[in-house]
Amino acid sequence: MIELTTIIDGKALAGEVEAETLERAKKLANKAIVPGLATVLVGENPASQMYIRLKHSACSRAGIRSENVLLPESSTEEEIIAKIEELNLREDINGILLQLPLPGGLNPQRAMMSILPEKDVDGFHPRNMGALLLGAERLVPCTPLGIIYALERLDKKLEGTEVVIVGHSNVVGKPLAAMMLNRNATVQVCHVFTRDLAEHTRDADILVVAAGVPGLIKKEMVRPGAYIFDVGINRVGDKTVGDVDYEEVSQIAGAITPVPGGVGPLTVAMLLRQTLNATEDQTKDQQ
Ligand SMILES: Nc1nc(=O)c2c([nH]1)NC[C@@H]1CN(c3ccc(C(=O)N[C@@H](CCC(=O)O)C(=O)O)cc3)C=[N+]21
Repeated sequence: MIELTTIIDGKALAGEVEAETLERAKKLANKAIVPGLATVLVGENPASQMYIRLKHSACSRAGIRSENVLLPESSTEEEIIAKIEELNLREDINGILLQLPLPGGLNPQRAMMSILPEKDVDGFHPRNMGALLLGAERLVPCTPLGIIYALERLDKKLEGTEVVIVGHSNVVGKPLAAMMLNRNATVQVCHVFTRDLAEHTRDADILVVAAGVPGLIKKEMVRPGAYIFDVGINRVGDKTVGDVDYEEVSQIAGAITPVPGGVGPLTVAMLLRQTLNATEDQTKDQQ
């Protein structure tokens, strides 16, 4: 029997989420409410500039008014926080996103904590992270949410499955591990200090790779039929590749996300969704 590999089309799924978000925004428009997202970009990192552009064009397709606040590279933590506090007070701003990474040496922790938890559409505030860990998910990080969303759309059950996550970052690995535990998966989290990576990855029914190492995951490291989510975005020459050797691994995977066109667009789509969630919550009394 020939088992076919499902290519998880993140772009197509994102298109559907955009349409859904636009519908929700139209409903709010009847009450004269327009969802508003503010992004804060510090400095001139070209990759960050590109991601910010992607987010704003998605907003414009999905009925969300968005603006970018550009702060100079030389900004202090206090200056960033002062700007965020201004945005916290504005009624026309329902979501605030501080683009990471911050330039040289600036610690994002305090700035992220200054975002009102109900406007924290990235889900990075300790209050939202704490709620997530306690199994009471509110606003959650967008990349993990995009992965959960895709699995739901594929009708992949999570309860009792073996999930292996490669990478233990605050933005992907750690929150995704908590979200998978909340859905009763068995979770292993691997990282640079893991002794034998392949020994773990071969267990995975669902393998999520967010390591930033091109071609890290080879065919021999993957269980046939596994669902593979490649979070990596690496520039190799003039090409963008993930952390998974796509050529090899797509031959045996049950499903796999391409790079580009996989997890990236899903991440942006979840930002739209969460901005709508935040807006609806904040305007409950007006509805
Ligand atoms: N506060 C904060 N929130 C974030 O959500 C956040 C962040 N900071 N910092 C950087 C990462 C990265 N990120 C991506 C979003 C979309 C694509 C995306 O749509 N990429 C396209 C194009 C890829 C390409 O060609 O470079 C794709 O994968 O198809 C990628 C990466 C959000 N991030």
